[in-house]
Amino acid sequence: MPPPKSQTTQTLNADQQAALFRAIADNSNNVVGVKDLAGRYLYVNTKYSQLFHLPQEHYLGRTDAELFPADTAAQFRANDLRVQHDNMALTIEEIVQVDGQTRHFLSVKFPIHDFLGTLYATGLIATDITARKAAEQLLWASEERFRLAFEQATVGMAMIDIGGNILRINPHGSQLFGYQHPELEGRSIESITHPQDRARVMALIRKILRNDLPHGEIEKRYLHKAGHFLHCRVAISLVRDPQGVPLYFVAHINDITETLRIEEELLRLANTDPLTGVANRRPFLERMQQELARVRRYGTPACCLMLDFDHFKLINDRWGHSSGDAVLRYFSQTCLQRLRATDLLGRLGGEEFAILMPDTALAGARELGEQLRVWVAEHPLQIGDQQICFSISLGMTELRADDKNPDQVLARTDEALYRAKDLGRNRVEVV
Ligand SMILES: Nc1nc2c(ncn2[C@@H]2O[C@H](COP(=O)(O)OP(=O)(O)OP(=O)(O)O)[C@@H](O)[C@H]2O)c(=O)[nH]1
Repeated sequence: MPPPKSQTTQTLNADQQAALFRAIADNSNNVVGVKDLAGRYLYVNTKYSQLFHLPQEHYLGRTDAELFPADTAAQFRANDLRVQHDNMALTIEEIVQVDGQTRHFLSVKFPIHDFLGTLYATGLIATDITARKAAEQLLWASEERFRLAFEQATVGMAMIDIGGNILRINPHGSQLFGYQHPELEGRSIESITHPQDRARVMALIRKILRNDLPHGEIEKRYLHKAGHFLHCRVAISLVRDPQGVPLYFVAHINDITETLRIEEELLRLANTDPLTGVANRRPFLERMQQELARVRRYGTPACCLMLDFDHFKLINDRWGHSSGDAVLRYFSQTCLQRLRATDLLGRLGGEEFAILMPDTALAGARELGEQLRVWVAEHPLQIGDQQICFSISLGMTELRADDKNPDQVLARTDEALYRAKDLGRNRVEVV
């Protein structure tokens, strides 16, 4: 025996069914309406009547052309006729002016048939999607702004997933690393990072992921496709979803290789005597300061030697200033060849030089001074067929733990040097 039919469907009469339909339609948030084939309204729900501030009865028997501006009515009618013609439901976006504002509706229009299957009306269920469209528009605009900024940026930009793979890279970034765009997408960022920088980068990434830092900046080296490394300054930010779940990183990459090279060059120039290429006074005193600290801390010996050309004025007067310059350069090159890598030759000014000798006791320093003095005296500078003979006087001292600063050491070497000059020049004296 078949199960009994539900009580409700069994007993609903036509009036009850009509009331049921109205109850559902009037409580819907959607706009609902029914029109006959000529386009006259047979029914509108509460939402429909409220939308245009007209009572439900006002619509009945009227067409869209009688109710709405011509272009709105024409749009509605055309869509209704399509439904009638195709005899099937149509989902379409319709644009309507409501209270002077443009509203977007997602309309489902469908054919309605009588018991014999004859089409006699079209129905409408429309959802107001204006707010959603506006949100989509805003999102599109912001995505478009980001896309343009990303694509056209004159710094390298990359979106990197949480696993460290490049999701997207901009054309400038590809070019920076020597790749065709977008060849690098899908590659891991680790594969183009200098091995010695990986741990530092990971430490920063972990801090950002733990929320210890909102974003971070780091200097690191990237591997260029051609095999060399680029020094870059990278700003890294983490994009999270509204719940705070990390989505991906955005990295701004600035190539600072050239900047670092220029900085290094400027530093080198600032520390170098332009005539001879040896250290000038400033780095010499800085090194002496460091050596004094070592002497105080470890008690290792170190010596300072100061030397001055004898009667250099006569060399200039006799051979000319440029020959004097040549003597200073000749001496510097010779001296550099004879010193250990740890020794430092500096030009303190004029024709006065100094040598700092770490890990050297006075006896060793004296020996080196003597060798230099003898070598200089025995090796005149040859310019064409002219021989420029010259000699040097040297004063030296040991760095002492109680020396307060390099000036104190220099004062003693100066004293020794003047003694060497006083005692006849071309000799080494110790204080
Ligand atoms: N060619 C050249 N000469 C320099 C340079 N710097 C200093 N001098 C010269 O070195 C000479 C130093 O002269 P003085 O200080 O009188 O000493 P000196 O003639 O070497 O005599 P003593 O030091 O007493 O042996 C001066 O004539 C300076 O012009 C330089 O860069 N190039």
